[in-house]
Amino acid sequence: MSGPILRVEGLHKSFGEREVLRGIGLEVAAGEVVVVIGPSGCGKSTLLRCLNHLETPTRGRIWLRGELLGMREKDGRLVPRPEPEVDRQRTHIGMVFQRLNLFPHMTALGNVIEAPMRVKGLSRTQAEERGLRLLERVGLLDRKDEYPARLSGGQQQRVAIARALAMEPEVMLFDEPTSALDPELADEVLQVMQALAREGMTMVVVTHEMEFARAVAHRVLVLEAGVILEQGPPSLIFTRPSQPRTREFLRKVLHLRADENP
Ligand SMILES: Nc1ncnc2c1ncn2[C@@H]1O[C@H](COP(=O)(O)OP(=O)(O)OP(=O)(O)O)[C@@H](O)[C@H]1O
Repeated sequence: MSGPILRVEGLHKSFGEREVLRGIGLEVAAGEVVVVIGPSGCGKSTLLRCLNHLETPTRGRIWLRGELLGMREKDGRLVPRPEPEVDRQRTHIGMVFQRLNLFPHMTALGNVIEAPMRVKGLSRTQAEERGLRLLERVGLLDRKDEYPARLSGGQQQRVAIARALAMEPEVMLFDEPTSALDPELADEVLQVMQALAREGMTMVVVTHEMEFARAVAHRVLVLEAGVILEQGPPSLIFTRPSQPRTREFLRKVLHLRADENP
C-alpha cells in the first residue's frame, strides 16, 4: 500500500483551560518505529491516547490507513462516528500501557484470547491456537495457565503485548511499558518489542529507555510543551540535536558529563 498508516494533522487537545497538545502533525509509515521522548508532562501519553481515540482531540484529524479516526463526513461536515464504529477502528490499533492491566481473574492465555473471541467472534479453538502462538512469541508458553498475580511485572507486560497482538493490529502503541519495572524485567520486555520491530510492526513508543530508542527507532520525535520540538533518526537526535532544549533534556536523562555529547 502507499501512503502512511497513521497521519495526524493539526492535533490539539485541551483539558479545561490547559492546552496539552498544541498542533501536532505526524505521519507514520508502514513498518516504521517512532519513539517519542520529552520531559514529564509534555503530552506524550495524551498524544498516544489521541492516536487510538481513548481521548477525543479538541481539534485536528487523525487518519488510519486513509480512514478518518473517530469522525466521518456527513453532508460535507465532520461529525463524530458512532461508538461501535470507533470501537471497530480501535481494534486496528494495539496499545500497551505503563500500568499493568491484565484481567486478574483470567490466566495468561485467557487474557490473550478474550478480545479475539468477544470482538472478532473467533471460536475458542481458533482463539487458543492464536493465543498459544503469541505466548510462544513473547516467551511465555510455559506460563499460559498462570494468573497475573503469579507473574512478574515483566511477564505481565509480555502477556499484555501478546494480548494486543491477538487482535492483529496494524499499529502498536506503547506508553512507557517498562517504566514500572526493574531493569532486568524491563530488558525482557524491550527485547520482545525489539523483535516485533524487526518483524516489521509499525510502532509508536513513548519511553525513557534511550538505549532502546537508539537501537530500534527509525525516527525519534522530541515533544515539548505539546509541540514537536524536533525529529530525526536517532543517530542525529542523540549526537547532534539541533535544538538546545533537546540537548538539555538528553543530557539530563542520559546523565552525561559536561564534556560529553550531545
Ligand atoms: N484526563 C486529564 N485531565 C486533566 N489533565 C490531564 C489529563 N490527562 C493528562 N492531563 C495533563 O496533561 C499534561 C500532559 O500529560 P501527559 O500524561 O500526556 O504527559 P507525559 O508527557 O506523558 O508525562 P509523563 O512523562 O510524566 O508520563 C499533564 O499536565 C497532565 O496533568
